[in-house]
Amino acid sequence: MSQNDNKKVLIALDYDDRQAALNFVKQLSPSECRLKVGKEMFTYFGPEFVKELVALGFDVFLDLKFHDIPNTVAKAVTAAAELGVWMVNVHASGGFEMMQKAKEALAKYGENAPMLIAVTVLTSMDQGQLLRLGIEKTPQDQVVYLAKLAQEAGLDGVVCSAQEAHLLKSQLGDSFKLVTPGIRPAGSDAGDQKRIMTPQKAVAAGSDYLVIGRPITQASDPVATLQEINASIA
Ligand SMILES: O=C(O)c1cc(=O)[nH]c(=O)n1[C@@H]1O[C@H](COP(=O)(O)O)[C@@H](O)[C@H]1O
Repeated sequence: MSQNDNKKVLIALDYDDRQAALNFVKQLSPSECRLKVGKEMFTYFGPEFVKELVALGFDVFLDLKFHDIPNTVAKAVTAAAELGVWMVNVHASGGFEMMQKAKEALAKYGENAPMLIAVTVLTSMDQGQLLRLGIEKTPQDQVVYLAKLAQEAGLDGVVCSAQEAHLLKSQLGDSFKLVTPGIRPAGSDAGDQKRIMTPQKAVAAGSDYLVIGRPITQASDPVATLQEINASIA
């Protein structure tokens, strides 16, 4: 499985049309990006779609953000490993034992195990939304808190916003991977994202992987947009 860290862009394939997604993917090379399949495409098109992308040679991040009892999540990440995905995620708020059991379940796959990362605070959340959940910490403090829990549970990294990347790298070390959605090239629409950053600033802050969806997939020329972003962070 490729670990080429020069491929920082993970394209969020959030399409409701399988053929439209595949038409786009067929213009891409596995040497220039990785692909993320999330809840929308997985719910429409299932594991067969994921296997198809893996068979085309792409590293696939299966973004289903598992959050359930430890036994169920351990079995779900095992099912992800069976699909041959490169990365899979859980919600850190599912708890320490859930994360630990998920990591243990992947041990049998050795070096072929997918990277296991934990979502901290969604990039669509801000202080006001955390307060409405009864969480009085700042988003940054809550991200650091959950990231430390994920690291202690043995996970490979976290999903966070690039705004927290510098702090997390300084507190958790360089090898703990930071996957950052909420990436918005200058001038692009934030949409529902709250904690955003440009690709260049995200990489400078310490992001290992940039999850980018709409700024690429809804661009008038998605392939050219990917290439521009790759050039800007090279
Ligand atoms: O786990 C994720 O990938 C994720 C976590 C998070 O905190 N925020 C977030 O936006 N995502 C995903 O990243 C993608 C971002 O897409 P765009 O906002 O279109 O760039 C979507 O597929 C989200 O589901």
